[in-house]
Amino acid sequence: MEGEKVNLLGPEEAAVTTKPISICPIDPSESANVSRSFTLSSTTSTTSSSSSSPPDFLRHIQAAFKRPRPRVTMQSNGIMPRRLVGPLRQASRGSTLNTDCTVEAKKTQDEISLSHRLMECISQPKNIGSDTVEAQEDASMPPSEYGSTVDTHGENYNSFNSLRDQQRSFTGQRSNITAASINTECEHALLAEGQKKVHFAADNTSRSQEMDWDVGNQMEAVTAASQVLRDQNIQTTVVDGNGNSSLLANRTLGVADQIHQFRNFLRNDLSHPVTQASVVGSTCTATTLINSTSAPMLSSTTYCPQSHLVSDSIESLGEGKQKSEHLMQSSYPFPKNENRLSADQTTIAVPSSTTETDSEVKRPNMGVGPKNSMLIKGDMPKDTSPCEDNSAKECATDIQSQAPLTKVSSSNMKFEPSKSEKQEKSVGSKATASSRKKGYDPDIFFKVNGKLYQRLGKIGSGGSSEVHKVIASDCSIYALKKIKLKGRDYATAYGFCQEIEYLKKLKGKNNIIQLIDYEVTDKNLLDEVMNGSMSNNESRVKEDGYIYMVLEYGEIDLAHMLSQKWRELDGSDSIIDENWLRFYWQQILLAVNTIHEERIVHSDLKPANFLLVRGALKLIDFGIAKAIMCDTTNIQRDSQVGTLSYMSPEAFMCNETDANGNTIKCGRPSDIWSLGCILYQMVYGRTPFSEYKTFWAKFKVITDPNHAIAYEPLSNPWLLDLMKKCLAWDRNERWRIPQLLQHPFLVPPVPPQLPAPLEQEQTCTLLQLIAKSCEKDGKASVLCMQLQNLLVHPSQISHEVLPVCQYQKLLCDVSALCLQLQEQLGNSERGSML
Ligand SMILES: Nc1ncnc2c1ncn2[C@@H]1O[C@H](COP(=O)(O)OP(=O)(O)OP(=O)(O)O)[C@@H](O)[C@H]1O
Repeated sequence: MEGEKVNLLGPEEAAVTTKPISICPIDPSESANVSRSFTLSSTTSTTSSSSSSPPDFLRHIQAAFKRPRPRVTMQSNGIMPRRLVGPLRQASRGSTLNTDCTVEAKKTQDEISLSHRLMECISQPKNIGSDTVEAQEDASMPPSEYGSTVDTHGENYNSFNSLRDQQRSFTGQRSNITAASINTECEHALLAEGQKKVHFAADNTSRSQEMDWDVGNQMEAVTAASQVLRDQNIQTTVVDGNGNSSLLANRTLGVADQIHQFRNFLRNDLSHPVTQASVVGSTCTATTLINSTSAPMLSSTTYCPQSHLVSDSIESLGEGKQKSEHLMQSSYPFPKNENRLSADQTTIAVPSSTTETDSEVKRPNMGVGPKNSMLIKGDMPKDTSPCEDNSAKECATDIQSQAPLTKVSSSNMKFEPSKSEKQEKSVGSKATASSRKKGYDPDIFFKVNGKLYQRLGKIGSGGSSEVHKVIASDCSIYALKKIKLKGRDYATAYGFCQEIEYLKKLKGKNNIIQLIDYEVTDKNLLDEVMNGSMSNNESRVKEDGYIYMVLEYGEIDLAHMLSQKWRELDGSDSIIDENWLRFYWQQILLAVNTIHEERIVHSDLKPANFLLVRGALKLIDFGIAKAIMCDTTNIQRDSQVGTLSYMSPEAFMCNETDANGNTIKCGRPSDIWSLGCILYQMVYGRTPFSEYKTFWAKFKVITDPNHAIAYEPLSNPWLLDLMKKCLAWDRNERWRIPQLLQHPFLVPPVPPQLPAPLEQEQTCTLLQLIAKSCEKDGKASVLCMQLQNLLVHPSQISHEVLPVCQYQKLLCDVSALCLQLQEQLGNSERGSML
């Protein structure tokens, strides 16, 4: 119930909101009644998981670019990678593949060098030609302090699952192949494609001599590599003609498609290097074969630059999903304290004002670091904290795996495709058809305004959207928010477009998530939003339209940062670090100030809506934001919206009348209340009304002006005061952001500086002048003399001559004298002016 997002409707709307609950009216023009709907079930945030099944061959192309990595234990076990290829002719005999594969043949130096170069160009575009990369791959690299680790074993398992099925038809032929006989990743990829290693190796050998890889040549090289693989596939059809030809023919067709897509992806938008993530991800796929078929005891340390890319691309492989999810469930690093977590993750819709609703708990957003780690771990360490900062891109990985992940015994091997394989193939062929039609595989790529973005994994689902992590052709990582329009009423769709409008308005504001690109496939709808007209608001969108928003990618949200922070403190007496608090509180204030200055009220401020992007917090989710009209300070709402635990009293009572008969409205102070709740949560680890579990309990207590919020004592009284300034029940008493930015908690008062004391010499001169000016007064002269002594030789002052109290008296007399003189000077000056 903590973080439930509600959207309360009037009874008439509520009555029709049984399954899809029509809620959250939005009135962009302040005149039309617009309502947004979403289903209750859709409010449940799904945990991120990879759902795509990218074409196998794409992975293999990518795998082909992996460069070999040092494998310490493997070497010690004598399973040292050896570069083995069979001659082209041997390979083409098909049935003698076993022999081919186990016969050690020398791969030419050119081929090896090509593999290396391909890998370097792809996985280390910025380091091409640099030896430092090799140095980084040293097995002795320490694990990253961020704990973002890459376990190729874990990912291998996932990848292997996907590859195993493909190989079933061929495993009989290659049962003698051992890890020792497989080395270069190109070969692994080929094995995965079904005994194509030898062809490729031979082919590659000749090609590699022609293809001299250089930095500016990546695109061509990738294309050439695709060609190599394509050629090799065609040959495979011939090779495996006895018994497997049709399957392979099919596969070859699919492969041709996938090559086409891959090339398109590269050509379409690029003249850029191929995606780093893809390649590194596939690297791991290739490695799987070593681990799983030969089942060595593997213990190696892999240095992995840009680990988040790596892990996400692995995720994008999509397969082995079940295993990944299992890992996520078993080792998800967020705290057990649901109270804390749920405050931001729970979303509910309250369909009517008469019943209490159950809350649906959103699973934590796993699109950020933690998921990455988990997906690729074979043996999860306890600390799986994500790389929160881009500076942590380079993470070292300590891989420990003590058991073979999967063994494919020859008894399990089948030559005939199973029923499920047939089904997969039929689904696959549909996908292929769709891919052909579109020119790209929609399961892998999103196309926004003609640009392709490769999906790396699902970050999460909002009330109305799904958000994916994607990589663009220039290797930039983005979040892609996809909103399905079909079946929604136009008013709701209009509301979605409004978020785009706000984000466009906030372009260039560095504390707001930036909209990189967007596309509304229903052009009419977009036109209407742009023109501010809405003719269609009663009807529903029939066409298969989508809204795509390409956004800056946020590594982690504040809700998860808080969870982690509190997890660290669990069981210890320490309290949350005040400087940490100041740092992020100030960023929160600045972000909200930005929108308030733009006359936008967010209305759904909560920790989950602040994302960390390159170390700075940015505000997201303007789904229910509203613009303040020029002639007012409030926004117009037809219903209560927000997330329960952060909703202000006036948000609960929106549009009701207060004691004076005025309609209760929401404005910027409503956001300030939400900020107060966030600050409270940052300080105490729970929201102010967390003990009130049901909607009505919350409603009652929050709307009660006499309810006193409980504040546990704090060592810093300013912090307490700050919370109170935000959580004042009367919205007019709440401080505004400019004031909050100057609050003593953020800007501690500095003790007033005394004027710098006069130099000793100056003081003496002054005293002499005073003595001179009152030479007729002997007492005053003596006094000045004594003071001068006191100043110059304090140690020589004899307390016997004058007791301390006398000196003090003297000083008082002197100051009185000074005042007199000051006055006289003033008078004489005025006189002279007259
Ligand atoms: N730019 C981004 N980078 C990383 N993750 C993001 C980004 N935008 C959104 N997300 C994640 O996706 C989830 C859903 O996004 P968002 O809140 O924008 O969708 P929504 O449909 O408006 O959700 P809701 O209505 O439940 O708030 C968020 O919880 C957030 O974790």
